[in-house]
Amino acid sequence: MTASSATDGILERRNAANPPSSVSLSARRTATGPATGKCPGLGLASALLCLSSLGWIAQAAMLAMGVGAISRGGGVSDVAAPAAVVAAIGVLRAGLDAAGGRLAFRAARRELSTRRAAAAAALALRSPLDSGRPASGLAASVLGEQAEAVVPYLARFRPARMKASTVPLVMLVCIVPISWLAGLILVLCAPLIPVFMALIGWRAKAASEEQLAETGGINAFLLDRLRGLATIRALDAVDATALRLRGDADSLRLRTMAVLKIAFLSSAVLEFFAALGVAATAVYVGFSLLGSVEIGTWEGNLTLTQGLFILLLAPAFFEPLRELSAVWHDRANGEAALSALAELASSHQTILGGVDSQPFTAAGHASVEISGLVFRHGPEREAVIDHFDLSIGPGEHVALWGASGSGKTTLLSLMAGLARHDTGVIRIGGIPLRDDTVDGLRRRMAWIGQSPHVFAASVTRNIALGRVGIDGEAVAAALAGVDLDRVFTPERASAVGEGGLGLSGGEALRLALARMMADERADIILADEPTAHLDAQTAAAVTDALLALAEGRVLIVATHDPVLAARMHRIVRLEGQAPRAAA
Ligand SMILES: Nc1ncnc2c1ncn2[C@@H]1O[C@H](COP(=O)(O)OP(=O)(O)OP(=O)(O)O)[C@@H](O)[C@H]1O
Repeated sequence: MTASSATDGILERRNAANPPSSVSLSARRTATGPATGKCPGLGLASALLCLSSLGWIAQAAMLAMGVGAISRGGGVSDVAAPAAVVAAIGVLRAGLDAAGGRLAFRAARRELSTRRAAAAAALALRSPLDSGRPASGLAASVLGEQAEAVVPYLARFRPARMKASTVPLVMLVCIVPISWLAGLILVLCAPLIPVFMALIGWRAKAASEEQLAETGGINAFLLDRLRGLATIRALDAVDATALRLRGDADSLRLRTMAVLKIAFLSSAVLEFFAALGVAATAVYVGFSLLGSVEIGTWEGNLTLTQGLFILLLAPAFFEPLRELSAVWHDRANGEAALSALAELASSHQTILGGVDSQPFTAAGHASVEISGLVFRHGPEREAVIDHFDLSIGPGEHVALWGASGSGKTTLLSLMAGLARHDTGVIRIGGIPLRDDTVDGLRRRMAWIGQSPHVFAASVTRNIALGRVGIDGEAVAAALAGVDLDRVFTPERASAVGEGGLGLSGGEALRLALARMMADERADIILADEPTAHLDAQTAAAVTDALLALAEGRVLIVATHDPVLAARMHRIVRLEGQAPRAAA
């Protein structure tokens, strides 16, 4: 478990005025659903877009009837009605297209937001003790960047797939009663497109995966080298690094060109077969109208109206297939993004909480009582905490003492509800720590780890953490309380970098203490080795600040520091080894 993640977990949860329990639950429900599940609203959008494409059949029929009437010597009155219908259907189709596209986009964005919220909520519920937690960089990349691929997949690919599976069929149903041969030509040409597209698609998928891997590799390389810029300069490896970067960039360029080549090839294949199908239909219709071909119809030769109708429908027959091919690459990306989101959202080892329960505020004396506590990291693992009992009264300061690996951090995490114990009961202020009580109980807890996370923002924001009611005055008082007011003068107030850049280890720890101090509700302080890795003088300063802060509150410290342990009221041994200073 990392102290910083635990800190984030507790502090973020304490920020929430109303815990988003229902969001978390629905999130988890979506999480376990299939990666390519239903998307409400998309069916209607796809149906509207299909209807718009089918409108062309009616328009083609009207156009063919109009031209047929002219060829038979009809007047303006014979043409006016079909022309009006063509115009009306055109307007209707434009409306359907606009409405369908809009609905599809909205449905896709809504679905993406739901799945993102699901994944984020499930991530927030994952225990810091879960060693299978995804790396934060990966989670951020999936949630922020990769997830965007869901929108084109749902908004473009799904409607295109529905169109491709319905519109050509309906057109065939309209053409075959007029000419079975024209229908046959279209039927023979149409499958060639998906077959060749699939063949090319396999190669394209492999090429784009290689390209993605190369892009990922170059990103990681760049990030790594940027972090180690000083080392690179110190080792005089600037030229070698630049050469390697150039080599990687060249390789990426070649792979990108390979993907582009395949993309061009696939569109050429598609256009070729579509053109072939239309041309073959046109040749047949032409010869049939000339009377040179007398087969292919159910009765007699084709009339001009019939021939024109078939000719107008032929390109539209291939249109949905072309559209589908154009958005084919959205499918792989979209499905990969949905799977990645579903994986993030799938339930693993979780913290307590996230259930629909009445929010409550814990009151009364702060105390911690543990009885018969058992915890193991997995069903097959040995118990880390085995039938453990502990009772800590109001205002008591306790050191958890034990060899490395004896379970001190685990025990603190269990007290904060950051992992689910197997059996036993933990009572905070007499209230059992459960899913429905943990949110209220956590509000009275504060956590400090060995390396608290300090983010790139002003000191004020780093201390207030967005919590309601913590203003500049409270922050200033907290800074003075931990003796940091001399470090953060007004000129340095915004000088904190990511990961505490610009702060010493001791200053970062005192900043974490100031976070606690700023929130007076916290009357149970859980500290995980707060003086680890500090020199004696800094450790003493942190200890003094911690003890001053813990005055009148419950303080539980996991520590290897005999000086800190000696200043506690009591030492609880997780393994029988007394600290020298306390013995
Ligand atoms: N996420 C995890 N998955 C599996 N085992 C774990 C995990 N975290 C800790 N452990 C194991 O649980 C045991 C207790 O670990 P814990 O971190 O609580 O010990 P600790 O007493 O705090 O150690 P230290 O003093 O070194 O910080 C160790 O044997 C450790 O290997």
